[in-house]
Amino acid sequence: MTDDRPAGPVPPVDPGKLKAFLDRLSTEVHAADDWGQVATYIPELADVAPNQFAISVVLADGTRLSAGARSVPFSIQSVSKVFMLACVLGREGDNIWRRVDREPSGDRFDSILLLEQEKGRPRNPFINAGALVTTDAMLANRAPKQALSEFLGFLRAAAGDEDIHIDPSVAASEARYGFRNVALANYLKSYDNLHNAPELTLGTYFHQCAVEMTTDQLAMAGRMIAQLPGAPPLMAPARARRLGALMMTCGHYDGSGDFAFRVGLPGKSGVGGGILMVAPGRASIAIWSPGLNSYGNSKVGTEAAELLTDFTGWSVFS
Ligand SMILES: NC(=O)CC[C@H](N)C(=O)O
Repeated sequence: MTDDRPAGPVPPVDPGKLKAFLDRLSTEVHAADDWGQVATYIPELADVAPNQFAISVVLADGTRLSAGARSVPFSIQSVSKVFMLACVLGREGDNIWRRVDREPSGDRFDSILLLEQEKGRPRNPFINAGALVTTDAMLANRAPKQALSEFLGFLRAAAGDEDIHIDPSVAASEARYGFRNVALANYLKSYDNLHNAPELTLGTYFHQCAVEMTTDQLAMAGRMIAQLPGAPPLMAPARARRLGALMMTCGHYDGSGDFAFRVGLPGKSGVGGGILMVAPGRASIAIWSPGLNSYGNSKVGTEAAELLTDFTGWSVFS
């Protein structure tokens, strides 16, 4: 921890200095001797080289800054859960909270432990059990294709970019080996907290996780959660604040406390190595580095996030 800024108001960041910092960061992380381990339980992700890095930042005035592999699409995996929840809140509002809670789980993202204890109502929408419930709500007895096309439309509108797609080979790879998610879906169904056939909800979920985006696109899509002035009006400010609160408390699973401690910003990770972070009113940030730490969150990405908030003073606790 190198943060020794004095207390008091944080001055706005100079875009030129921030760009120089991002370039330096991108060069320095490449000297890392431990990039973490890529996820292997989805075979298609096991082939990704761990020593890659990208960071993109969109500022409140619309300035866009990036460094590293900013145009390489990666599998957003669980980062999709934030946007799926946003879609479902738009469709059915607070009704979704009857089916899923809003508390940190303290367990791994794919854990089944609490589900029995809490009678099929998952702790939060960002662990896999909770995300299966939000995906199920989005599906709402429609064909998976229809729900997925609404979801993709939402993401593209949020990013202001039509070039966002699902990688079918990643979805198929997870469908073949996603035995824990199959278990979670069936368990939810046994508590009547899955309203569609488990295989349909699972298929939709695997495809939503297989969306590919670049950090440039993801940072643009995060503008609405960061409540930046130029963001498309897809979500009411009160909802964006609450999404941010959930990202802060639950966005990194059992590593959420550590992420809040080190970085101090709401963030959502995925096993593809992506992290979306928001500095409310200031910036939307996307980072990608595919090697993971022991929590299943990007290792170098988390380190970079920590250095970024040290540099900018963007921690919400500043
Ligand atoms: N943490 C993650 O990104 C998990 C997403 C992955 N598709 C899974 O369900 O296991």
